[in-house]
Amino acid sequence: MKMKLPCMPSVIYRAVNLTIRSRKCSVIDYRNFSNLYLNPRMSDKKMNGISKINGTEGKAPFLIGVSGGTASGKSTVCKRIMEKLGQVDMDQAQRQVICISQDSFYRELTPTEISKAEKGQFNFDHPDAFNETLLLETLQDILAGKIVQIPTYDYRHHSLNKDEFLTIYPADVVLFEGILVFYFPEIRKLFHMKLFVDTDSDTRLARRVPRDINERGRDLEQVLNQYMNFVKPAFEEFCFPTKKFADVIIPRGADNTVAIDLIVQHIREILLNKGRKSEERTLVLPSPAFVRTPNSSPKKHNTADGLFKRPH
Ligand SMILES: Nc1ncnc2c1ncn2[C@@H]1O[C@H](COP(=O)(O)OP(=O)(O)O)[C@@H](O)[C@H]1O
Ligand SMILES: Nc1ccn([C@@H]2O[C@H](COP(=O)(O)O)[C@@H](O)[C@H]2O)c(=O)n1
Repeated sequence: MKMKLPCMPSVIYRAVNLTIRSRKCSVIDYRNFSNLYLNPRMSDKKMNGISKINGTEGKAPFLIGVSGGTASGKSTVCKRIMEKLGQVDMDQAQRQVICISQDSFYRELTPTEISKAEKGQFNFDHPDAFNETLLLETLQDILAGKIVQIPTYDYRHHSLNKDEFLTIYPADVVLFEGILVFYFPEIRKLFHMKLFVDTDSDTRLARRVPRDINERGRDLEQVLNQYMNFVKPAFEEFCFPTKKFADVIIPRGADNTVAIDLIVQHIREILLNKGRKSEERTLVLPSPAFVRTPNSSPKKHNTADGLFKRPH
């Protein structure tokens, strides 16, 4: 059974879907030609199923990279996707879709670097700030279907939380978000789909200032100095140039509900295909408001989150 995209005319969905697979068109828009750009350089890997990592064959999750400048809305976009897929209010181990942050892979700083960081004088936006080896190995393990433990990060102390790890269980779809997730070539080539959240820099700065003061323990002067000296130049040198690797560019981040709905629908298809291959799996169907009866009128289902058990 082929699922249709229920929230928009199927002809448009088919156009988008075909474009994703056949790499024909460089720009596609659903409503006003500014909601979603599809890059013709869509990743080569198969949509789902078997992939080869380090010579080992196994059932790999569909790995989606989500990049964009600081405070562009990467985490919020991932959160919306998870919410729309009904993956939030459930046990970590049960999730079909999970989200991981690149910030978990900041490297440990030396005492000298920490004192610089405390004055807003350390460059956290440079690729060298990350533990590239751990990042690569972790993603390879995730793609190999292994359970992995990832570090958690403390922005207030610029350090990894000692003895505090997040256990990542195998999932069907993995969202991996961060400012430089497309920077490292070895890591970049692991993604099956690459999204770039494109929010203008004024908006990003306006969001970063209160976030860093309220949630990351910074003062205004420190935030602005760090932004001017490191964040902005590093964005231009390392992050922005990776936009060209994106398959899908999302202008305006989480405000772009059309783009998010398209991506959610694409993930639903992936989950459905994966579910077909695994008899006992829980399937994610369109959320209740989107399910249509044959005469095309919306029909509500009483299940939470649109999650159904596969009928036997
Ligand atoms: N569409 C939006 N409208 C208003 N505020 C937003 C929006 N998207 C994100 N934010 C806020 O901006 C800040 C940065 O968003 P976040 O998703 O964490 O960005 P990123 O993960 O790219 O750093 C957060 O405080 C978040 O609540
Ligand atoms: N100790 C740290 C570590 C990172 N940062 C900043 O975080 C930004 C990345 O996170 P986003 O959620 O904004 O993508 C990055 O721009 C670093 O400057 C920090 O300030 N302190």
